Amino acid sequence: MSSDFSRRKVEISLEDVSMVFGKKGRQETVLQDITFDVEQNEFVSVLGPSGCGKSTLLRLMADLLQPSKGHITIQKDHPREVRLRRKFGIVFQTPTLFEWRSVRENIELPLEVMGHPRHAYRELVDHLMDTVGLTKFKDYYPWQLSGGMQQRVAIARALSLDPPILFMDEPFSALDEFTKERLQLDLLDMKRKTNKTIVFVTHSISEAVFLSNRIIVLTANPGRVHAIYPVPLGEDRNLQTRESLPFQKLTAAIHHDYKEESDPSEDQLG
Ligand SMILES: Nc1ncnc2c1ncn2[C@@H]1O[C@H](COP(=O)(O)OP(=O)(O)OP(=O)(O)O)[C@@H](O)[C@H]1O
Repeated sequence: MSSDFSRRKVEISLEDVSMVFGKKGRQETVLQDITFDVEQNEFVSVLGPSGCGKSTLLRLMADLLQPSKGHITIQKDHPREVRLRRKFGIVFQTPTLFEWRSVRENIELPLEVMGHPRHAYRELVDHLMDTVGLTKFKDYYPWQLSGGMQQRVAIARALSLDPPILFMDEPFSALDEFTKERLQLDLLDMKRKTNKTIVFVTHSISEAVFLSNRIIVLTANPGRVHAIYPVPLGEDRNLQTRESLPFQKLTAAIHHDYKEESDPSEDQLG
């Protein structure tokens, strides 16, 4: 990551964002006064314990919820405008695939909805299936795929309109360690090749450190920004990165820092 932040462009900006759920008398402030920016081409993780409001924060950015207070802009516009221009894709924890559509047909869906003729995106979809390693399974249906393969379909679908921004909500948390590691490496590779801006929600410290350029740590009840950590790992990361001193030092520092706030167990904050 360049150290010259002055030349970098702000892609997403949150200013004093709060979120209150419920009706009068039974209100719950889930997020309070959240302020941070995400730079263009940056990989930012939002890390925090279960229930601290990570998904809510991502939903606010993606215009699936409206903040009770504060402002969010993406590319200087309201998230609604950006959503309508299809400038971001979303990947959820559980891949929401259409059971009656094959792998290819699931990935094609956003292109179909946008009214593009099928022949115009055949090659693109071939390329996306290749990118996520599913070419051999293009005619399979979701129920014939493993959880990791289903998540690959969801990622390819989110990439189909080539959005510059990707919002990912704990996309690998339901997967086994081997599949998770593979998909984390693939995600970094895709990020390097496409220069996307990625906001990634997780409750795993090591996952956040391995993937991110910066980590926003939230505390719970209500969710507030506790700390923001730059990740000094450079862009080229591989399986050995986890054994490096900078990786281990930062993982330990976040863990230690967080432990003073709450009392999380092991690596997981949740
Ligand atoms: N639509 C809603 N209406 C009312 N309360 C909600 C709504 N969505 C979320 N909440 C509440 O907001 C709080 C934060 O939920 P959220 O899912 O954002 O947390 P999280 O940090 O992503 O948790 P996890 O890591 O377990 O997924 C929870 O107490 C939840 O019950």
